[in-house]
Amino acid sequence: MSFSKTELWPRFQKYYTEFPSLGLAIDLSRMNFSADFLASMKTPIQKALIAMAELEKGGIANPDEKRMVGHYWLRNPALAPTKTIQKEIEDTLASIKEFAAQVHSGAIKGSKGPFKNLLVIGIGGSALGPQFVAHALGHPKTDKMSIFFFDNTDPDGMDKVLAELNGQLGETLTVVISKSGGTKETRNGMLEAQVAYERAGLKFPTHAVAVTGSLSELDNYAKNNNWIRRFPMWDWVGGRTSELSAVGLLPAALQGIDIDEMLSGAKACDDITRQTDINQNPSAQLALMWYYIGNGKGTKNMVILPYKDRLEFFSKYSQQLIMESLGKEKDLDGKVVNQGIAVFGNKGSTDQHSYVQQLREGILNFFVTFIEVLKDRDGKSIEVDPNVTSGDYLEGFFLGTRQALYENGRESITLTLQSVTPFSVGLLIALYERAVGLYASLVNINAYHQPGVEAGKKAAAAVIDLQRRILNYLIEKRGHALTSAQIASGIGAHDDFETVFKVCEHMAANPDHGVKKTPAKSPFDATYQRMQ
Ligand SMILES: O=P(O)(O)OC[C@H]1O[C@](O)(CO)[C@@H](O)[C@@H]1O
Repeated sequence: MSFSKTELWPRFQKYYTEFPSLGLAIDLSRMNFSADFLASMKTPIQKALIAMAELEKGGIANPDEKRMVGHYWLRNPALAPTKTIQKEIEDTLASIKEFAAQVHSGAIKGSKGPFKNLLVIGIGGSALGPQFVAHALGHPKTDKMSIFFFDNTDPDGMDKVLAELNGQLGETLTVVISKSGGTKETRNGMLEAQVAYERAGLKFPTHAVAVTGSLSELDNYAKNNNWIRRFPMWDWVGGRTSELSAVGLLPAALQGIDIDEMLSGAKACDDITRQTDINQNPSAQLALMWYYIGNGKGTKNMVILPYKDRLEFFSKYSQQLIMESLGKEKDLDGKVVNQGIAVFGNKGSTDQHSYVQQLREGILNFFVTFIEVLKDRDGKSIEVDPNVTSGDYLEGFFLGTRQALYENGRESITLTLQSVTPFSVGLLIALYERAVGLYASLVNINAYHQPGVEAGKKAAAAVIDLQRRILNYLIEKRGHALTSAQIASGIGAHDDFETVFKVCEHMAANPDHGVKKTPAKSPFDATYQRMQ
């Protein structure tokens, strides 16, 4: 059931709410929930808000890991449950600002001069927030440092970044970020960067900084190798909610972004989204809409469409925040529920020329969150048609797409921001963090752990171990051409013929392990050997 054009105006007036102190508005009118839906959710959402209040007071909101969940304290340290935590947050913020000022003034510099570049190495929550913020708020003219990322263990990806930094590593500060300090992708990126500095005749430690948990592998490495500085990451901050800890604030401050404004935006949003009147609480409204559209089971995907290039990374950032938090096999009572909401999106109007065709006419397995930004640019625009600017077109495409989708029964939420600033980016982060927490309560899951990612990590470690055994076997049998099946049998990997085949193919495609492949008619008769 969709509402007609005449019905929509009163509906819009009813479900459009402005939050002037945030520069934010939310419009739920294009979500076709019935009048009783909100009333029927009154008790569960109030329960969720109470659970959130407990969490903010320092309750163990992550029962599996027996951890507090404290990202809300980062922008309001006075809320922290102990004076020690409050002081740690305040001291870290002060040391980030002091460090950034010293880097900018040249008091701390590289071996070839003041640091002008920043290479951030991290993955997941230790990269996505910094990437989102750097993209949203950076500007080549005003940035104090140019920012680059290693966010994977892809050698070619790293080579590309290093090629951009060629000849400039002596003026490049590397910030390695890992909460656990043991994430292999990040460790590999750090080792690759270290070698790149050494090959350039530079000492890595005098160009390196770590953000990590105390006594982690990375912490110890940085300490033992006399890196310039180490900034803390606490166990009560989750990776995907760490943007407003040193993880996000250090790169942002170094880039020259106003981190106080980011924190103010998040705090202002927290103040509003703590309200129990859900008509005045945009995070609660988001959580309720997610619940409505997916029947509390995540049956519809969330397509995030910001009409602003600077917010392009928001869908990637919120993808981790939402999917890693909500994608859970079991609920808090141990019942199998397979919860989650799939998130994707890039930006409008670009996506209009990509997948919006399917959104309008194809499978109806999604809802859209439009993000509209009222301010087009700094200063005036040219006219691209008489009395029409490029920004007018962007607004026109947003409104037109929303209408075209709605006419075809495709529902959407619209968030309106006045402009993209450190304040509004901070509030957007806080808005979604709380919406995720509230939704998790509505569907009774733990949003703050990620047991599922361990399985892939363990399996990857087993593959690396298998590769070692294959290589040792090929060395032992040097000069003999063996099929992958013969190798698998030879090392006793009887239940893993396919992985042996894949590992042999990969080794033979690269010069590193001296494995030579001789192709055959069937891929499985190909042979592999070490000549020496
Ligand atoms: O900061 P770390 O410990 O390197 O972890 C990076 C990412 O890896 C994950 O643990 C998932 O594997 C994320 O939750 C986290 O953001």
